[in-house]
Formats: sequence, structure tokens, C-alpha cells
Amino acid sequence: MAILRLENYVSSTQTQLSTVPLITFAIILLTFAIRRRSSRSKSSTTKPLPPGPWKLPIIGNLHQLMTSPLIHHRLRDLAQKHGPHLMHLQLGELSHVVVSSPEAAREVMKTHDLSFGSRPNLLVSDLVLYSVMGPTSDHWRQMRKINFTGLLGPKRVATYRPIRESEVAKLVAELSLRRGAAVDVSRFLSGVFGGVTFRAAFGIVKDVKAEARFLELVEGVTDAVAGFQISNLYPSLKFLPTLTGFRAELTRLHLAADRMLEEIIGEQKAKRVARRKEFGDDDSQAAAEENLVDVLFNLQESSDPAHPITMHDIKGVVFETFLAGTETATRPAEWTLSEMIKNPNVMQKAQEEVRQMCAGKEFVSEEDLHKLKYLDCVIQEGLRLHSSLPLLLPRESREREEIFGYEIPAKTRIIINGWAINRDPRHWTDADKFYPERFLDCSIDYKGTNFHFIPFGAGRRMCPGISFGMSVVKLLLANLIYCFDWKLPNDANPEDLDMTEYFSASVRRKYNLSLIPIPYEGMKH
Ligand code: HEM
Repeated sequence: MAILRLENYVSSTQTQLSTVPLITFAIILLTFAIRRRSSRSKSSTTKPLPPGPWKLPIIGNLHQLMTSPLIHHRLRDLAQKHGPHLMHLQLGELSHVVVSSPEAAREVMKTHDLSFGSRPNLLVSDLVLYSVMGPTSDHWRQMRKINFTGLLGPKRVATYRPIRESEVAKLVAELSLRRGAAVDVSRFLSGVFGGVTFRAAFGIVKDVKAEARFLELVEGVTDAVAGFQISNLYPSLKFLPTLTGFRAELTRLHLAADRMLEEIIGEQKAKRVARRKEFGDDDSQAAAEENLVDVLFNLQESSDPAHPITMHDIKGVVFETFLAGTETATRPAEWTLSEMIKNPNVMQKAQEEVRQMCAGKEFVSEEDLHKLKYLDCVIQEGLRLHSSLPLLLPRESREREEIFGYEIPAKTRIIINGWAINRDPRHWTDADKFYPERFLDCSIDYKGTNFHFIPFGAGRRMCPGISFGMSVVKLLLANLIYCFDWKLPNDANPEDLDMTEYFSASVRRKYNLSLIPIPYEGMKH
């Protein structure tokens, strides 16, 4: 999810702070901090806030986060010292609580899910996402239902199978052409997720260049909103987004995206009208080939007039799907493949499984996937160690709550450090080791019921795109290891593969994965 990224606050905070003369900035903040302090002193709490590190006036704990660009690591280290379950941080004007243990995650995402199931109202949600991602409301509930049932539920996802298979086959063909040469695998992988999402959303469009242009725009928005935006931390300073140029940048991107969406969705609408003229409503072939926009049109036609689904909503849901579904879903594939390269024994075992199960085939198709049990474990372990969204997405408490004897006031921002939780040594043996066998014959899964394994979050705000994303991840990885053997360039030792993380919209590899594909001879040609 590239959206409303909380997790990259730090990198972007640094960027933005350097563009504003610091002294002016400090004076402005001081003025507002005094105003705020006087209003805050009127409130009283009955229980203590969770413990936390010492705070500076005005910036609170921001300086303690700036010591590392990998904020999830920094938060884990701070939590170990100051609050292993719950830790209080003051970031700018806003009170934050960091959740770092499975026990505390259960309290937040299950016991008190209703209170903590809202999202903060961030500028990016209003300006880029047509408000579909904002706080919990009737509108959000309706959009969430659409996402789950209409677009991303398992039944609908099954209908996108031909798209997934053809995009993966296209990749295999391209890689075969480049046999023996180093290729930027990271780039290819994000192309597959972009391609699948584009075709699932819009089908085939007239302008052959539209896909590349639209995906470039999605990438632009992803980069722009990836961050701990300083203006989000000082909401009372309404002029900050304008002063830092953030508002102008978001508006520019939004207008460009909006124009393209109007164009592409307009084309879909025209096709639909033409189809209906020719076949009437009873066109079963068209129904079987419905894309995401068609489904949204159907829902619009049958929607309750008291809560109509508007063109604004349709654009919002479509754009959200791209922002949420491309970057975030690429990462599990990229990290899991990297781990297999770095651990040749795991790669060998996974390849033996798929090559045995699919012996003689040209391609691993979806009906073969259920046989690949070891690959399932490898993917789960990849998700455990490398969460795409290590801090999930930001939440906000709707009312005052008490957890483990601590007070969490209403309107507190909640950061759930899923990355730290997925590596909690109290729940995982050799927690930092890539060891897929730990998932063999084990009932733990990522569906949000095991709070020590939450790569997709849990509760009412859990990721609705699991089926959509994971169906591509597994098909893609199965084919990459079935159709090719892989070597590192310059005969580098696999164990030396650099796994440094880069904190952006999601946590990705700092250096793209460059590999040499060698087609597998046992494949049927
Ligand atoms: C396969 C890799 C993916 C991972 C690891 C992932 C992870 C996540 C996580 C951690 C969250 C936040 C959950 C929380 O706050 O509790 C989230 C939210 C979300 N994800 Fe995903 N996601 C993936 C793929 C997708 C795809 C493919 C889509 C859509 C096509 C999608 C759509 C969404 C949406 C719309 C939300 C926001 C839900 C809300 O606020 O109610 N995700 N995802």
C-alpha cells in the first residue's frame, strides 16, 4: 500500500525539513506549541500513558526516529528499551502509540478493533484517493464492501486467472530471450503486478501506451505520498502543506491521474453501452469477461439511491486498487526470490518440488499450484521476514481506551510494528533466520487470526487484497523457479547477496535484484 504511508515518515520528514528554513519553522512551531500546551493542560487522564523515551519540546520524539532511515528497526529498538508492548511517542503535535508485541496487537486489532479501526484523515486521502481511504464512516463501509465482495473476493479473483497466466507467460518468454544475460528482475516483477492489475481493472484499452503511462503515474503518486509527511504531524499548521509544496505536488498528480481515469473509464462505459445495444442485458459472455470497472458499473446500477455509487467513488476505488496492489504485492515476490537465491538449499528443494509435480509441462498453471506445499512455506517465510508494510497502515483511536493499565486517549495515532511482531523471538525460534520448514505441518497462517504473524494486518482494516495479490505471487514464483535456474552476475556467491532494505512506500530492496536466467532443460518446449 503506497497510500497514506506512515511508515516512511522519516525519510520524507528529512527531505521536507531541509527545504524549509529551520529557524522560521521553529518559531512558527513554538507559537503553535504554546497555544496547544495551554489547551492540553485542561484535559486530565486517569491512567498513565504507555511509557516512552524522553521528549523534546515541539518536535517530541522525532529526533530519535531520525537516527536511522529504517524506521521499523528504530521503533523496535526503542520499544525494546521503553515499551515492549506499548510505547508512547510524541511526533510533532500528535500523540502516537507504538504496538510491538502480538499480545498488544491482539488488544488493538481484536479486543478493541472497533475503537482502533479508523484511519487518520490525511491530506493524501482527500487529494489523491477521492477520500475512499479515510476514517471509518458509512461511506468507507460501503467502499470496503465493494472491495471485498465485488472486486477482490476469491470468486472474482478466480475470474482474473487468464490475465495472471498470460502476464506470467509473457514474462517467462521475455526472460527466455535474455537467457545468459543479467536482467533487472525487480523491474520485471513490478511490470507483472502492474500488468495484471491494469488488465483486471480495465481489460484491453484502445491506446496501447495507456498502460505504461498510467502505471508511471501510479509510481509517481506512490513516491510522492511515501513518507512521514511533516505536515501530517502538525495538522494545526494548515499552511504547511502549501509551504512545503506538498499540496501542489499532490494536486498536480491527482489531476493527471483523474484525466487518465476519466478517459479509460469513459472508454469502458462506451464499450458497455455498445455491447448492450448488440446483445441486450443477457450477454453471458460479457459477464464472464467483466473487469473491475464493469463490476463497479454493475454495483452503481444496483446501488441504493440513498447511498449512490458515484463516478467519484469508482475512480477512487480503481486508483486505490492500483496504489494498494502493485508496489505492495511486488515486494513479497521480490524478497522471497531473493531469499531463495541466498539460500540455495531452499531453492533446490522448492525447484525439486515444482519440477516433480509439473514434470514435462511447458508452464506451471494455476491448477498445479495447490500441489506446491513447500513453496507455500517458502512464501509464508518470505512474508514473515519481509513485510511489504512493516508498520501496516496508520490507525487512529476513535475513543479513549485502556490497554494493559495504560490510557490511550481518543485521536491517538496507532503504529503497529508488524515487522517486529513477525520476528518476535518469544514466538519464533531463530526468528531472524529464513527457515521455511517452520511452516510445514503448522496451522499458523496470515489470515489475521495469529497475532504473531500479521503481514496483511488483522481485524476490520485487514488487507482486502490478499487473494488478488497472493494468487499472482505464487503463480509467478512457481514459474520463475520451474522455468529457470538462476545465477548471480559475476559469479558472485549466493550467500553474499546484499539484502539491505530501503524504506519507501513499501520496504523494498535497496539494490534491485539482478540475476541471470538459465532456461531449465527439463521443460517441454
Ligand atoms: C500481496 C501483498 C500485499 C500485502 C503484503 C498487503 C499488506 C497490507 C497491509 C499490511 C495492510 C494494512 C492492514 C492494517 O492496517 O491492518 C493493507 C491494506 C490494504 N490493502 Fe493490501 N497488501 C497486499 C496486496 C494488496 C492488493 C493486491 C490489494 C488490491 C488489489 C490490496 C489492497 C489493500 C487495501 C484497499 C487496503 C486498505 C484497507 C482498509 O483501510 O480498510 N492489498 N494491505
